[in-house]
Amino acid sequence: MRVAIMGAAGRMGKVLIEAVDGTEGLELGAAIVEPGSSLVGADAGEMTGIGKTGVKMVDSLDQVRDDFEVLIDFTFPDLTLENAEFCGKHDKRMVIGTTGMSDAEKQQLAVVAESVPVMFAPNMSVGVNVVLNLLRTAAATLGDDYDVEIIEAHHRHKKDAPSGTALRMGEVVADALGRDLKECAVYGREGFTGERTRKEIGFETIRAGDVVGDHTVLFATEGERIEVTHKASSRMTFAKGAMRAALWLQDKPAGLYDMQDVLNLKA
Ligand SMILES: NC(=O)C1=CN([C@@H]2O[C@H](COP(=O)(O)OP(=O)(O)OC[C@H]3O[C@@H](n4cnc5c(N)ncnc54)[C@H](OP(=O)(O)O)[C@@H]3O)[C@@H](O)[C@H]2O)C=CC1
Ligand SMILES: O=C(O)C1=N[C@H](C(=O)O)C[C@H](O)C1
Repeated sequence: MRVAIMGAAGRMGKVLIEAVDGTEGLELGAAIVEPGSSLVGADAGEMTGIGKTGVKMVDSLDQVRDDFEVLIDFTFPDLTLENAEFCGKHDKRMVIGTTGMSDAEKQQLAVVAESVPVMFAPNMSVGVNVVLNLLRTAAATLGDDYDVEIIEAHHRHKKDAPSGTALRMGEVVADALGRDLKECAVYGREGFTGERTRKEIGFETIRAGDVVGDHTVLFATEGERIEVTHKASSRMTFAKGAMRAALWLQDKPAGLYDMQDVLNLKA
């Protein structure tokens, strides 16, 4: 199956090109960079250091319309939605890793997924997806006696906060506790905040240096605390998940899927 990589020169884009190269059953069909980029016309493989692939980078999806079956998009919300419209119209599958989407934007994606298969997940590592299941069990068992705080750290270039993964962790925990995250989330604290309310779920964000992605969910009560931590040390872990998702989507009907579907982790 031929893959197109959107945002090919980005942090994830480069690693995704490398991952396609090492995945049986997938081949690089196209690589798209920002309009006007000096990389247009250059070989995608040479840019990433894996050697010549014969795929020249372009700056518009329309130019490579016939060169791929699945688009992998790890960019930013506006662009991902624009690309999703394109994929819906031209019958292309999509693997989406972009985070920071609003509810309205996610709704737009769901509409596109009525006509083509779309896999959309804030974190494609196997580890994080296993952790989501551990969190569901932990929260359901510990119940309301334990305060929940979610702490995440990422590199200095990250634009959205809290991370998509932290928000998904919050949703899973809130759901297991019978709460609505929209009503109980508290984002950062400053000044005279008063005591913590029992049912709030707190989010703390760290942005520094080259941290690939750390997430900790803290469950604390009087007398003990539990910390569930995942640390990504290489972007290849996310890229490998994206490859798995692209292959998995191959024979799926139209619909909106997530990484838990791909990994068969849904209860
Ligand atoms: N789901 C998951 O497992 C993971 C998700 N992510 C998410 O992926 C997204 C991207 O992260 P990251 O790779 O670090 O970000 P980057 O900013 O490094 O990558 C985005 C790339 O898109 C390029 N770009 C901008 N406009 C266009 C355009 N019109 N057409 C094509 N390309 C364009 C940018 O170019 P320029 O820099 O020149 O503007 C940049 O190279 C984020 O939302 C992040 O949270 C990240 C890791 C894992
Ligand atoms: O921007 C990143 O880098 C990452 N973003 C994702 C998120 O927002 O959860 C996943 C990963 O932690 C890396």
